Amino acid sequence: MCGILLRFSRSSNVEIDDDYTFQGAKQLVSERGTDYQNLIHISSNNGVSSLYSSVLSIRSPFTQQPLQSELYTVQFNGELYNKEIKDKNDGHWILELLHDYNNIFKVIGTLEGEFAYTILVHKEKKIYFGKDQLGKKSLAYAVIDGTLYISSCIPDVPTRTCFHECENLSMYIFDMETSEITISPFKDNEYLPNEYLVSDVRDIGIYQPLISQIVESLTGAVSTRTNNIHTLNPSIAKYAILFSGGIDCSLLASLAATTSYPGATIDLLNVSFYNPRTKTLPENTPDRKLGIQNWENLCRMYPHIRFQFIEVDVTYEEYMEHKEKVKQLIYPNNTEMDLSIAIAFYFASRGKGSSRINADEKIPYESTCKVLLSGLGADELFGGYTRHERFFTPTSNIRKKHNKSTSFETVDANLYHLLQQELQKDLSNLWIRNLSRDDKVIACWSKEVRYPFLDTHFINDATSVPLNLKLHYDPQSGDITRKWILRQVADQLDMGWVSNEAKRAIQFGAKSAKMEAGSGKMKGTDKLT
Ligand SMILES: Nc1ncnc2c1ncn2[C@@H]1O[C@H](COP(=O)(O)OP(=O)(O)OP(=O)(O)O)[C@@H](O)[C@H]1O
Ligand SMILES: NC(=O)CC[C@H](N)C(=O)O
Repeated sequence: MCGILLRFSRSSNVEIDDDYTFQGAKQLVSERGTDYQNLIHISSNNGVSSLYSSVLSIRSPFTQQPLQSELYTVQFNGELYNKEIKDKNDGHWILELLHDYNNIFKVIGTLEGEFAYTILVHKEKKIYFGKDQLGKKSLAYAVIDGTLYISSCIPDVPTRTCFHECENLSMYIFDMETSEITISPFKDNEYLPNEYLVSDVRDIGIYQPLISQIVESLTGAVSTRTNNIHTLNPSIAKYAILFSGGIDCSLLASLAATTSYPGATIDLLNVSFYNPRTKTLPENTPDRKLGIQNWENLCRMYPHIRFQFIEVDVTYEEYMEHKEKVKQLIYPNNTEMDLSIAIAFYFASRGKGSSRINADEKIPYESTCKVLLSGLGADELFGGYTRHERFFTPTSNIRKKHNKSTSFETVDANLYHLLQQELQKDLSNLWIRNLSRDDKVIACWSKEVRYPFLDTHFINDATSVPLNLKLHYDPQSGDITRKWILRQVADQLDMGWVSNEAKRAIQFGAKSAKMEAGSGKMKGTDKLT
């Protein structure tokens, strides 16, 4: 993951040494890209822009940042999947597009992938910044006493309350002459993509072609995210999968295996906490047990792939030692639930633990993969949460309110409409609820998380899947199945071993929630102190 930090001050001197906001952010931003770091200053009549970039080089050729030409200076964090890029570096390709199109909106609208950026347009004296359509990366900004800061991380300093996380579907434009920021919504510009819309359709007679389409499109999303990673040592895994053993990440592991060359190594990172309150040992958490079980299934199914199951055990002492740092990183997210989820991703992505050899043996191991795949997004796209199911549960208040019938034979269209609205909200809120938070706790180890379920083409397919194939009910038995279509996908891929698995959310599966004595009654929504 690369890191972005930009400061624009109206003063003609470079005054960053005593600027604790800049220095605090610089420290955090440096951790995101340990391959290369660079600070440059660009003076104009209006003041000085100081741009600090840290690079985690994943794509060849290695490309230094900030990227500069006579007309533009660019900072880029992320990965682009546009086919036209071919063997070029994606950051460099942006610079080329800027020169070809001479239109920032058109350039940003062309980019496909997960990214955040700043673009300084020298002649215009403007700084454009923002994120991809879904907001997969973190990027925040603040104007403090007339000085602009744009940063991948919010520093833990008194001025942190001045920072705002950049929203997705918006481009931000800072005018150096007036110090004003204009927020330009994507919907107002012909070149920029619109919000993804969850279709309201239901019913489809024959769904087999749809399953094949989902397999094809998810396979494409996995392979584009794994095939351009350059590593110097081929015997080391190129990428790892954040692996709970649940259906979403097992599907990714399976598709990764089918698209890898024989002998390839793939690390599966499984995190588990020692929870002193419940006295659960890491080896006994639900995610550890499910993880081992389905690692064994994957090894059986793909003997030509070396799946390494990495057990990341977190002691209570380690949890306490790192907790404050995680709280600082995730700001402005500030609930107990944010912490319990983020700290699980934080340790999982560090990848330090032991590699299991067989049922009784393991050896110390630290995964050095720069790229991590996550199954996040499947629940939001296909209705995987209990609250989605609740619309349909006969005893639930929401169902009673909207549909007097308790029989599934007469399920009211209203309930599906409510589901559609909920899924739409889930997709729209991903950037602030999950993505920007998780990006910060994973990137701090100089690692990059990628989300195949959030691939542009895949989302387009997934949002048009009929609602009754996402959350499925059987009128005879009254059974409700969440992520139904994904379970059919698993069956089609001969993964019957995972298609009926009901997985807990990471904080409960890995036991990172309610770690401390007396926290038993705490709610996820409680604010962190
Ligand atoms: N214990 C864990 N260790 C490592 N990674 C995990 C763990 N739990 C979840 N993840 C990762 O985070 C993603 C989203 O987590 P979430 O809690 O939403 O799980 P999920 O939706 O049930 O997914 P899955 O079915 O893949 O477990 C997972 O797909 C997986 O990549
Ligand atoms: N990690 C990053 O954000 C790096 C940007 C670019 N994809 C590269 O590999 O050079």
